[in-house]
Amino acid sequence: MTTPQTPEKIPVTVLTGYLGAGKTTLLNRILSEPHGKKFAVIVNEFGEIGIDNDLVVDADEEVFEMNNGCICCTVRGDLVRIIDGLMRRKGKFDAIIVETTGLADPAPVAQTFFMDENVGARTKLDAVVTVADAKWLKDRLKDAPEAKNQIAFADVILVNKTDLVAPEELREVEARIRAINPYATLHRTERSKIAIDEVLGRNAFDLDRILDIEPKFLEADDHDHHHDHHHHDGHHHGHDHHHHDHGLKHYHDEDMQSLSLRSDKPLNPDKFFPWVQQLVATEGQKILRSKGILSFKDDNDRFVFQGVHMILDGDHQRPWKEGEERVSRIVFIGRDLPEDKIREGFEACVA
Ligand SMILES: Nc1nc2c(ncn2[C@@H]2O[C@H](COP(=O)(O)OP(=O)(O)OP(=O)(O)O)[C@@H](O)[C@H]2O)c(=O)[nH]1
Repeated sequence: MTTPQTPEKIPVTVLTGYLGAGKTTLLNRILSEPHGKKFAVIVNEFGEIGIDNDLVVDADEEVFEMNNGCICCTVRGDLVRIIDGLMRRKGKFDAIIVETTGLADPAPVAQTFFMDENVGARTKLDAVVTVADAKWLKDRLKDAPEAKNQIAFADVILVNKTDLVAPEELREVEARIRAINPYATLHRTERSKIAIDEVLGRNAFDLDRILDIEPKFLEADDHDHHHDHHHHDGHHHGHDHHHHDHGLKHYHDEDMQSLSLRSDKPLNPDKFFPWVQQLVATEGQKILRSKGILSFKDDNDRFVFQGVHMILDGDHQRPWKEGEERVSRIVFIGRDLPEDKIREGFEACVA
């Protein structure tokens, strides 16, 4: 007779970091390595149209999207359900990676692995890995409380985009990080390049330390937030959280909004690039993040376009698949977005 064994808990890595810091770049790096493991990947994004999951490399991994809200509040239930479903599968996973939106507060996400009985019994939080943008973090620490929380909660921090800052600036940003979180392991990276075992299988999440920062971490959150979504043209992340004396404090940027646009007609690259360059050059302070999957006229490949403030990046990704709808989708995330101007400009890029 065999004695029933306690099944080994599956490690979960929570990947966080502010908008555009390099989370997807890191995720793609992990998935592209010959790791010989079976990962389940859960991606949550801010904005109405699913773009992030399309940016994750076509690996063998299964990718679960949670696009119907922010992972730290509305879809926490979804996270529980997805993990529950995963655990019921026959072919088990070696690890789970959760990529949160850049606007998520990692605390409630991490909390899920302790608060939910089912999830907690079968998974363990391995580490919170935060990707920090060496160029923009300083500014975000001033105006985005989420950015600070992401640093505070981290077990491992990648100080990414070292190519964009001078050594002096890099030391300064590291000092800022250290002041918020002296415990995390820091790595300097370019394009999130790091050895996989520096981020996965760390066994680093330290509950005691988290309880120091957030004594109420393990207390039930009654989740009685009043979600006051203002639906203008774009989607505002305007949650009117009414906090109670107990439970986690929950930060949200009330002014953050996203504007999603799409076009069924192919775009003219000679119109699109000058337009978007001009747009971020003039509105780059408001537009924190932009990304899109574009279909250009007479072009058989999907074009992936990305921006963080005024820094743009883009490349052909892969050929459009047989039968795949060739639509262009683009999303802008920011504050005070000049919606009409963006919308009209985009429409004028049609070939
Ligand atoms: N110059 C430079 N660009 C980088 C580096 N790492 C990532 N990027 C670029 O920064 C942009 C954002 O990278 P992502 O990996 O998509 O960032 P993210 O954190 O997943 O973004 P969100 O999911 O929108 O929050 C992309 O255009 C990347 O190519 C880096 O080290 N240096």
